[in-house]
Amino acid sequence: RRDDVARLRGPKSPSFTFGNLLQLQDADPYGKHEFTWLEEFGSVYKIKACFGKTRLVISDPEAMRFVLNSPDVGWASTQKKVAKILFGLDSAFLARGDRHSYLRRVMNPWFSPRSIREMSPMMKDGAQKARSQTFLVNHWDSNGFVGQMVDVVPTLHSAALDILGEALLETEIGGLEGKGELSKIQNQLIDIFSDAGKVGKLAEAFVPSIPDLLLNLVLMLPLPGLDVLQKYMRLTTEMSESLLARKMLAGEDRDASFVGRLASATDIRNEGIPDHIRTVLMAGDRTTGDTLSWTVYQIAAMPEFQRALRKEVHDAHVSQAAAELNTDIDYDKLPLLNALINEVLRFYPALPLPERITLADCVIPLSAPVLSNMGEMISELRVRAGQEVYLAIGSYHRMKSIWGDDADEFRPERWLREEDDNDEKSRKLKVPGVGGPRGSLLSFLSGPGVCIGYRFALLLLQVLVSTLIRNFTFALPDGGDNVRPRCMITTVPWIEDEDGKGGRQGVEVVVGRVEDGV
Ligand code: HEM
Repeated sequence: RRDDVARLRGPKSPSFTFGNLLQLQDADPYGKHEFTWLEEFGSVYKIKACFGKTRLVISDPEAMRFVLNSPDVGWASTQKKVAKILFGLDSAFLARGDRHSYLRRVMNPWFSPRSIREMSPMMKDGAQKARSQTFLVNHWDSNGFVGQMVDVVPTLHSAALDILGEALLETEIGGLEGKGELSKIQNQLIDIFSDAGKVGKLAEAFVPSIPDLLLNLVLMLPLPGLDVLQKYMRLTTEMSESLLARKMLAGEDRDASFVGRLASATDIRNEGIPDHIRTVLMAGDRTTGDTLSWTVYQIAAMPEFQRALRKEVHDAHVSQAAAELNTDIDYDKLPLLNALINEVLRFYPALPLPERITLADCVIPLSAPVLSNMGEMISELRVRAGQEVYLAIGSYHRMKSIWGDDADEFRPERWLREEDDNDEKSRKLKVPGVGGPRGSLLSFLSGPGVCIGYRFALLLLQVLVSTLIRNFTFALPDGGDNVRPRCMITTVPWIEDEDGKGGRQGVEVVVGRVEDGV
């Protein structure tokens, strides 16, 4: 059996210990090396991982489609072990085949278009309702954000998790107020995993060879960091149990709620329900919070677009009020808002480098041949079982053959049809890509493991961005743009310290008040 991986080209490895991993994952800004490799080697190439192992990096649309849909490709072993630790054995992330389809069937109705639409008032409450300081706009007002330069990331992260938690657990989470235990612990846990740096890369090389039994014993030790994990497991389990007990007592229509649906499914045990709560809470937290932060950053960076977007949202509310409709506006009908969100999803994909492994020998099709290291053209890729693969979503979103010569520019206008009809304004892309749930974008991936929460995330982004832009103005601080993307599992906005030695996640903007609606 021939293996074409050895014939592929790829960058030189700067270190035996880390291979190219630090260049790929820890580059500042994200993509510094990856996007150059895309230009140099094409949409399929190889890199070195820790201790000389070879990994594939693919952004070719056909190859992506194959990897995302083939039963011969699964989650890499380190990811699986981490998912087992964080979420639990029955998580949708770990399930395959029939079990995975079953879990999706149980959860899908809660994520259906109708069910998500009905969450719009709850999300609006989270953004605006004037009943207490828990809500984003009031929180910004009462904390004196107007007229100040503020790092908006912590409050945007909290608001996203508060809304997600309230939807899932029907309980006020209180993260924005700084009170919520769940929010505090989940944040600590995500920070530990996403900031693992070199230690994380080395752990990744060793974790697969640690037997599960030994790993479970280690996890029970009272070591620093592990106490956060243990607390998180305890807290989410207790929340699930008390919610179940509340539902039993109230005898409510179980199918209407997330936990109720899980509880009435014949093949899900009550003890397994926390696995699903943790999966959705973690999967939807920073992905949505970071996308929201990038959206506010880009609004601040584009003053003219900001004015046009504010007018679009304002006009939609005025028309809605004039029609005396007692419903929220139809956010899907706002072309500028959706163009902006699409472009943020393209330019800053929340999970830019998902990993996979081939479970059997396979032949990966390519939409365009790539040049081998011997100067021949390779038009399909024979790959052995056990080959680790990165799905380079960030690179795929920068391919000029798909997005045009301006792929490296942030330009929401690319999503708007040139002729401005009122029905459907999202532009058809020149070359159809892999075909995820949002045009040719792969931010939510596609195939059987496509993000189940994408409608929830999109509505949350639409509601929060519209509410913020109706109430506040945003500008980048004098001295300009100090924010850069970094890959810390998700694509985070990063502000470098002045001495260039450190930094932190954040988006600093000057917040103003919208006085006259536009
Ligand atoms: C902008 C926000 C979001 C982005 C970009 C995003 C992206 C993704 C991606 C790329 C995956 C696949 C990961 C992989 O298989 O390697 C995924 C899976 C998943 N997402 Fe999201 N997500 C977002 C928000 C949400 C929200 C709000 C929820 C829940 C309400 C959610 C729930 C899930 C779940 C449960 C899965 C696992 C699906 C499965 O394996 O069957 N996500 N998401």
